[in-house]
Amino acid sequence: MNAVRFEQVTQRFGTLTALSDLDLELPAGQLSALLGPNGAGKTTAIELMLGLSAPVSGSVQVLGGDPRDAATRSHVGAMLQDFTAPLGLNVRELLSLYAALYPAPMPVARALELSGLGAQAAQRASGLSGGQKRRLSFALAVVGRPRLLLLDEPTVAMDIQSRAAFWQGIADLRSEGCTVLLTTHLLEEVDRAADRVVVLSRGRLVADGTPYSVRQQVGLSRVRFTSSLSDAQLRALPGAESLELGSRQQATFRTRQPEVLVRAALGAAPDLAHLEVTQASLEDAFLSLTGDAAVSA
Ligand SMILES: Nc1ncnc2c1ncn2[C@@H]1O[C@H](COP(=O)(O)OP(=O)(O)OP(=O)(O)O)[C@@H](O)[C@H]1O
Repeated sequence: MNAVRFEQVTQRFGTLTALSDLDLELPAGQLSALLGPNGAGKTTAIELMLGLSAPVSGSVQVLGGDPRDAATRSHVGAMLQDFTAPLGLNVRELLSLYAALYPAPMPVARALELSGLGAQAAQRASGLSGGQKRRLSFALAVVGRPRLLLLDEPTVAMDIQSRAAFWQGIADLRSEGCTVLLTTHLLEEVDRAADRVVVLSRGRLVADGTPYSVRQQVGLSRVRFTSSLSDAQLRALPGAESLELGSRQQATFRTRQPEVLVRAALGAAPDLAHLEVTQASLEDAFLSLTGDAAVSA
């Protein structure tokens, strides 16, 4: 079963087309990452899934129903970018209040544990630090025991410990069958944790698959070596799509023709050393897909 289904969805704000004929299916039980540069349409897609807006054309289904129906919404949890903790209530009180809105919530203690906020349970929500507020927003998103969890840039402002606690919480929820969709600009986390990557650019789908298959689809390799070649000589090597110059004469290329580049580099630089050829990272693939790759120093 699909947890989310978009068919030919278009969304506009005035003359701006934020999503254009988007077809998207997110199978239940998976952790999917919705990626794209600023303004690609990620938040717009999440708002449609939450029933906060309706598309100009096309249809959006969530958990087999209309996202605007209360019955559907009671099974969806969300952590959005703008969260303001209400004044007055402490963390436990706020979670209890939210839990009461759902038909089958989890115990508040469990939400505190999943979000790593146990030590702050009696603290006023409005007095939490930025990272703790993100954790609280996560706890509020999960306390209703959602079948679908939508997280818009959940790890922004989280420190390393908070992030580790967050990913552990996600793993626990997934083992209980929760479907998760998140947006993030931290692609290393996605590469590690996501079953599925959906890349949007200017409101259109440009890639969809496992992190590995998206990297394969782009077909970029990363070639790195040290040598005494000058900047100009490095830039003149054939097949390079981008070049980064590091310290100690280290050059890192992205290329679709690693053999061509390496052969030319070996011919030009007898002192070439520390040669590494690897599949490019998800971030490299993302930059290539969204048109931001450039030969840069
Ligand atoms: N309520 C709105 N009114 C007018 N334009 C909007 C509105 N919401 C979004 N947009 C525009 O729609 C486009 C898509 O925005 P959206 O917030 O979905 O992007 P995003 O991928 O989430 O970006 P970011 O990574 O910056 O959060 C942008 O050009 C944005 O300016």
